[in-house]
Amino acid sequence: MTEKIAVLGAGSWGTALANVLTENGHDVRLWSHNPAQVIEINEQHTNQRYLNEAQLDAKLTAFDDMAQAVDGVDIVLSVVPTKAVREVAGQLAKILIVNKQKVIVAHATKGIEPKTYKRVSQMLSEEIPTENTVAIAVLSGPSHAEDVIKHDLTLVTVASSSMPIAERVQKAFSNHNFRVYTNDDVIGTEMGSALKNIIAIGAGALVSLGYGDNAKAALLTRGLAEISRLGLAFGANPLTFIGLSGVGDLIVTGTSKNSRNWRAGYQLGLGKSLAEVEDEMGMVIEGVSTTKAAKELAAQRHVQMPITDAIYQVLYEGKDIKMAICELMQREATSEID
Ligand SMILES: NC(=O)C1=CN([C@@H]2O[C@H](COP(=O)(O)OP(=O)(O)OC[C@H]3O[C@@H](n4cnc5c(N)ncnc54)[C@H](OP(=O)(O)O)[C@@H]3O)[C@@H](O)[C@H]2O)C=CC1
Ligand SMILES: O=C(CO)COP(=O)(O)O
Repeated sequence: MTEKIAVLGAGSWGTALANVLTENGHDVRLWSHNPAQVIEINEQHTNQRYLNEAQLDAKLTAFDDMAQAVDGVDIVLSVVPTKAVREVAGQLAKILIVNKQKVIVAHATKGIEPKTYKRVSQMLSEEIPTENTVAIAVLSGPSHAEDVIKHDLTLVTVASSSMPIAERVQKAFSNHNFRVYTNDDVIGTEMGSALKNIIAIGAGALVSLGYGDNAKAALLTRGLAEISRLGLAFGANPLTFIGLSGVGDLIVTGTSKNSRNWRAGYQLGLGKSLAEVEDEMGMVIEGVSTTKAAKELAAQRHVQMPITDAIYQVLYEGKDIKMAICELMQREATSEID
């Protein structure tokens, strides 16, 4: 079945996902708030700022007018950074209300909103009226845009409380390089994919500081333990954390130079300031604001997250990373399973 789909946000991930959907034969409209980028995508079939020289499917059409992009579509996929979710969803809601249009609202954003501590699906359901929403779905998993655009093998999951909708989105994305699973655990899927970014910052720093493979494995494993603890406190299915949006995404983000969060940690380990790192990246480093949200959420729910606390101190209180590692190693001895 050919779907009509609008993708909101033409950064690296929005463009790569829009390209997968276009290659799958769907009618895809990619919305960007940058008119120059729209011209580049439509005329050169590239998005150089975000995906270098990668050649996009010539059928992928970009729009700078969201109303045109959304007109008549059945699925809207939002792929903007967490900090832009409400603004973009608010714009979408106005259009859907005027059009009396009801759509499947999917998203692929990985973060938690600072201050409200809301997950992305919660923000979307607050901004878009239920009368205009068929259901909400989240696409997540180990999937760097840089690999997907090269058609490297990628496995992801689509979570929704509505299984028929998860299956419809699964079908829209699936092809022989891009395999999609379903899951009904939206909370666990969103929490795993947001919280792994914090651990990835730590993993990048470990490498530039010269620590070895044992340290990396330890960080990812104990990182997963605290991600799962916080997720369980919010009612997530524990099995989600050993799936693609849990350990899968933690592995790719915590070990890959393609990861913006890993690269940020690597630069911090070299002694750069957070401001310098953010400035030089030019792309979103979701783990920075999610660290703040997660630390406060953990305190609220009395969940122990020592690695997140340590990364918070490095990012926001200027603590020396080696000192933070030293303190983590000297915590009171404890049981592995708690
Ligand atoms: N990159 C990846 O491989 C993956 C990313 N993700 C997640 O996807 C989300 C997006 O990441 P990614 O694509 O990497 O981010 P990028 O930084 O590459 O791109 C973000 C895009 O969002 C646009 N944008 C930012 N603010 C607004 C706004 N207020 N209104 C409209 N558009 C806006 C930017 O436009 P402009 O630059 O013109 O301002 C840019 O096109 C993140 O949550 C990330 O964690 C998930 C899986 C893989
Ligand atoms: O979530 C991602 C890959 O699955 C992308 O992570 P980064 O934002 O760190 O690049």
